Amino acid sequence: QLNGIDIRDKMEEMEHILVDNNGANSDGFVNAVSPCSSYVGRNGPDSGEQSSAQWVRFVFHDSVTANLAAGTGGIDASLGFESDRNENLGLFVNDTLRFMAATVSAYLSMADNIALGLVASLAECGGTTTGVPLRVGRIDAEEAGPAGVPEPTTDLETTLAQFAAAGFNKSETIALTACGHSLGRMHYSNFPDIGNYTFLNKILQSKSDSSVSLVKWLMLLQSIDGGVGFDATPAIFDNNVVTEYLGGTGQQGGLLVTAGNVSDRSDFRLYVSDNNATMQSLSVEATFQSQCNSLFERMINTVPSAVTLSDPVVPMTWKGVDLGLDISSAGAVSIAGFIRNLYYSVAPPSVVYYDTTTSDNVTSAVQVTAAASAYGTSIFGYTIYYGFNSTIASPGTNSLNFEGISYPVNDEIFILPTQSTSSQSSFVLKAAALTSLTQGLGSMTGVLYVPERQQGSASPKITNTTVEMTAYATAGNYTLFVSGSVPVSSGPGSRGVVAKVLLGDAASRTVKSDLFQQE
Ligand code: HEM
Repeated sequence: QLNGIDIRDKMEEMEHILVDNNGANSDGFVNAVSPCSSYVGRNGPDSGEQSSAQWVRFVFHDSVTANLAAGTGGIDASLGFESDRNENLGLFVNDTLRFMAATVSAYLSMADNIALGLVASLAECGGTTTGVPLRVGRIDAEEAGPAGVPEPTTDLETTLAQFAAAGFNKSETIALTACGHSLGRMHYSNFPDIGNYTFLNKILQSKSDSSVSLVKWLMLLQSIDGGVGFDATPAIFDNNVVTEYLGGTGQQGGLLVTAGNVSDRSDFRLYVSDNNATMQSLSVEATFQSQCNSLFERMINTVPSAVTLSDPVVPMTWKGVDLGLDISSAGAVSIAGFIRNLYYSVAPPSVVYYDTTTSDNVTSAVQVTAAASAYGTSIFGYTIYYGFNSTIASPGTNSLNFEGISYPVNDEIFILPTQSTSSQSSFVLKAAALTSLTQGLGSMTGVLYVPERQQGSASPKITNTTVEMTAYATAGNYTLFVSGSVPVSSGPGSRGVVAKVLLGDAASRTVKSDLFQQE
């Protein structure tokens, strides 16, 4: 019960980050890779970095060390503990984790954020928005996993064996590598010896003024700032990497095909290992897209055997957001929040009608929301938010209904979000429970799921903090409880905290501390 988070809440959080891209209620996650060439890391704009490519590469490095037979590894963000390994050279690990730390919560692990990052990248880079089903439920590792990510100098046999252990045969390995190398670059700073840089560097060091500017110009020509694309379109997810390789045009498949040192030609060794049959098949753009989608889907769903993933998260036309209960001093319980409509061609209504139902199947009078008050845009269309707030029959109300969907309501025990407070460093929780539930029980337990910094990884770790809450008043049929001030330690702080309360066998629904009064 302590760790219990509703799978539906997790799915709706994933949906929110996938859909609410700009404007109202946006975390800016998908927007970070719009346009596809964007970079949101710390290294400045001229470093040849591209967040979408970093995110896709992260998926590969986190998942390829999985061992399907043993049921270990996969997308579990263990890469966070492995960033100083040579095989994980580059800024991509910590850039990715630092950006995604903001959306890690008890609802959404870092590993789920990583999977979401791949889907967001495809959507913003000219690939699919719906072709890679996105599931939720991944669990973050708490330590490093085994090494084994193939490198440019890794021999073919070792590379294929590593991919095979993670569930991919030879043809799939070739395809996956071409899919990944459709985006992004080889970075001079990571691999100064691959490519034609060494020669140019020597001239640079010769310090002749006229040659310096010429050479810098040459370096610029072949590398966008700090890197060289695998194909002519590193910020478009397309099969140019395949056609340029097969046709000997553009980047000819990239530096891992053309490297001066034969031992660095890992992509070439792979691509020719079935006489180019797989690469030929990917030369049809539609085949490339559909093959990549299904292989990427398998890659993000490679998880330790203890993990159960949800059904696919799909954009929701209608959705309840930030639902919370409150209570008056006389004991009248009310429900408030927003109803979100996601629309594309069907214009949204001016208001939305809703009702609530009790466990005895008594439906309330029809209620109406306020006029829309907030708007956003999405890769799936437009979002519009309608606020609502109404008193419910209590105790006994168990669902909120609108537009054919229902949300569970628990009016027997609930957090009072607007009476609870949150600051950078501490929380005060308030909650209500039916007085009949409190019989024989002294205090209520508050649980805060707090993302905190952890040793060894830039990814936060969710820590459960429990706190005793004491009764301080009654209100109608209910008893009200309050915690002392609960300190939360350094790190992401008050962002992403999720709370619930427990009383005997009863547990409230969870709420985000974003809804608390901010101090
Ligand atoms: C044998 C297999 C592979 C090898 C040896 C390999 C090696 C490399 C190397 C050396 C880089 C340059 C990194 C840098 O300089 O920052 C790179 C970049 C990249 N790789 Fe791979 N890779 C392989 C397979 C894959 C696969 C399967 C994927 C994805 C499914 C992938 C996705 C990427 C992406 C997106 C980049 C660009 C990163 C950026 O621009 O920051 N790679 N790879």
